[in-house]
Amino acid sequence: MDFLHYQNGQLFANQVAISDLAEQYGTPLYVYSSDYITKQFLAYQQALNDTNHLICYAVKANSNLSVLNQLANLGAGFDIVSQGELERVLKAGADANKVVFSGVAKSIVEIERALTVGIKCFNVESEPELYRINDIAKRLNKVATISLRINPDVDAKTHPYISTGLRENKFGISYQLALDVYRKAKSLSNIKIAGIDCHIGSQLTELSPFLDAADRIVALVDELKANDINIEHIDLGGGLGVCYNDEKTISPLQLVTELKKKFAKYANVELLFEPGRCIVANAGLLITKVEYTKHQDGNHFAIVDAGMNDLIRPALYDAWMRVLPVKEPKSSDETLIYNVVGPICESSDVLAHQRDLSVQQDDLLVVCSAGAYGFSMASNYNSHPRPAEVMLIGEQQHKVIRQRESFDDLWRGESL
Ligand SMILES: Cc1ncc(COP(=O)(O)O)c(C=O)c1O
Ligand SMILES: N[C@@H](CCCC[NH3+])C(=O)O
Repeated sequence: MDFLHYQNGQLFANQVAISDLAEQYGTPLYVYSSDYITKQFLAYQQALNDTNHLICYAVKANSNLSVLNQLANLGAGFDIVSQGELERVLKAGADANKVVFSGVAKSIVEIERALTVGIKCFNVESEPELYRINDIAKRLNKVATISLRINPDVDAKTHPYISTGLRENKFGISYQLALDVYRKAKSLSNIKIAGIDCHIGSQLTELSPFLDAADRIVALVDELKANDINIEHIDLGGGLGVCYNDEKTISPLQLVTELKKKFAKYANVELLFEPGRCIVANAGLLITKVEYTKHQDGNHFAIVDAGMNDLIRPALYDAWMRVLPVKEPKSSDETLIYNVVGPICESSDVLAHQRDLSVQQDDLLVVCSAGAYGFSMASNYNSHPRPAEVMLIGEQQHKVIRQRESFDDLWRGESL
């Protein structure tokens, strides 16, 4: 995270002291860098400059309205998976005709709304979904533009919980059935076939699964052509991994350059990408305060005020996320091996295992790379209000882009 650095013994994000943000807004607190988000988005966009393309940011990674608005202003399209995400992107100023709709369980109401606002494309994940979309489109006197999300049965070599392109995963239409389902789609009165789609998983750090999936898609596009089904766009999903620890990652430029080669023979076809994590993960951090330290039976705990309710990735996937002290460590500091744990009444509520730290009560810590699947997966478990979110703008400025929830927010809609 190149915008984080120590200066005069304190951690700064750009020229803003982390301790000042914590004091002003309280902890836990999410902080994002708008410059970083722009830089990552432009890295994709510039790599695709010479190609007919649309980058549909995956809203699930970070769905704050300000983040969506910033990306919409940069020309992004959006990949959504629910009506809630659709309403968010519209509220943030997105063009509906730059929105693609993924997800295995699209409801009637969601499909109606997406057709009414005129989204670019439904990424259809099953045959029954295709018929449902056709029926609703007929009733609304509309034509639904679709692509089929193909499950290419490729091992993404990532955590099993975030692998989506294997035949045993619930996502997409089996590669073997694809041609048949395309033929059926072609026969439907209110369906227009526009594209083909695949997304094989998240946090991919190797190029080969992307290339294997691309080869399978190319073979299918050729087969479709032979069957008089012409594809106008190819959506290659998201999934590009980021560096949390010391992973060797692929840059957007590398990925796009290699994939462009695979599809170069389809001169007029538009290429779509659905990146989420790589746009926002390393733009964000979570500030948390040590409430207590606890030393017993040979275990050392730094008990902090952020938990799995605020950031679930370590508990859910055993994900490793860097933890930095806000006070700059000195070589003379005595350290202990700590588990950094949250306030939640679950033993899995651990933000970081076995970290060499020197911490005291009331110290501040920062969890790095928390911009993706951080706040967007946060919950009110144990009735903790969700934290505020702050956006850093340039070197010195920042603004609150979401207030910390109040206790009234906690019981909104409930009655006695
Ligand atoms: C259909 C779809 N597109 C895009 C993404 C974004 O993935 P990532 O955040 O890994 O780029 C996901 C999440 O894995 C997804 O399920
Ligand atoms: N939420 C996951 C990624 C899931 C991607 C959604 N398909 C993570 O934090 O790594």
